[in-house]
Amino acid sequence: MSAAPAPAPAPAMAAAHALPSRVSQFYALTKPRVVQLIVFCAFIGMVLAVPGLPSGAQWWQMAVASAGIWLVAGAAAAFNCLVERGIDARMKRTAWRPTARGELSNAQTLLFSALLCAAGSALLYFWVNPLTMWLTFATFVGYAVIYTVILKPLTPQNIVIGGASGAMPPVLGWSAMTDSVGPEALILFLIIFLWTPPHFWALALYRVEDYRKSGLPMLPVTHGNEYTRLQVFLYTLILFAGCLMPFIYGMSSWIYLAAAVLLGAGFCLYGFWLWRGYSDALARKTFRFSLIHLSLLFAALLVDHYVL
Ligand code: HEM
Ligand SMILES: CC(C)=CCC/C(C)=C/CC/C(C)=C/COP(=O)(O)OP(=O)(O)O
Repeated sequence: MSAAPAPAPAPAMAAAHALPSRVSQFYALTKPRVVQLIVFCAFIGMVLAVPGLPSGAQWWQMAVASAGIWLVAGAAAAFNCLVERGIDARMKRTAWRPTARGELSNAQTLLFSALLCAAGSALLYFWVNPLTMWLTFATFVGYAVIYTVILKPLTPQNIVIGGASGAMPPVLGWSAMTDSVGPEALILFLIIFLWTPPHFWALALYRVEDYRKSGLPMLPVTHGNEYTRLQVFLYTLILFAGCLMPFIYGMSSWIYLAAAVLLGAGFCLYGFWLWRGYSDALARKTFRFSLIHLSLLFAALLVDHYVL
């Protein structure tokens, strides 16, 4: 006996089921995990900009600034998904994205990105300060246009130069609380700027076939596996030195220093092992360690600020 075909859902029920999946499709465009770490780094910039414990009003300002930066960063990520929908469709890692699968139209994605960007910018302009809004908007343009549209298809140094927009969050956080950009914020910028190449190239090494198919001139495709491994190792060494800057400048004390030395040594070791002998598994571990490194380093800045 053949089973009767399932009855078609009533239009209202179908719409109710479609809603959560639509929401999660839009949410996925914002690259949530990346943006979480971005907002965390911005938040640490805010914390360090305020001597001692923040007042009630300052906590409120931090919450609004974090929401504004989160929205604009999400908008930048969605815009990147729109521009790169063709490239994403060719790579295993990104082929699932709703833009690559054609589940969201260009107009829907553009509107979503514009709405997030406008909402975040308004929060920053009216409830934080115009300087933070303009710096965040410049970061949006830096990532969504300069990196995604111009640099990425142009040069294997794309992520080094484009990394400047990824490094902006602590500067945005600092300016949200002080209406200025201090040297301390620039030191934190430098740390993320130096962290980006080993973070990305570790991933690009084990995703090299994806990038070959994409047609993008990423370093392991243009200069090969061995050269990229050397670059990863050298950047972990420079990063180690860069991470000492908050201590040398006097903005953090020994708790941060201990964390920076331990995490930096760990990242240099991964860089060294990867340089001496390659495996996809080791490259993947190095990439994962890059995320632990940055998260714990910024957490150490927070602990150091409040404990000492
Ligand atoms: C130009 C700069 C950057 C490039 C090219 C880059 C590239 C990437 C890529 C391709 C992935 C995807 C890994 C995967 O799908 O398996 C990734 C993951 C990630 N990146 Fe970056 N990244 C950059 C900057 C940053 C910055 C500034 C942060 C945070 C401060 C960050 C945080 C993360 C996190 C948290 C993940 C893991 C996402 C997940 O597990 O879903 N990245 N990055
Ligand atoms: C306003 C503000 C703070 C903006 C931050 C900009 C931003 C989202 C920076 C993060 C960098 C990032 C997601 C790189 C992913 O590389 P990719 O785009 O090459 O990776 P993909 O291949 O996964 O698309």
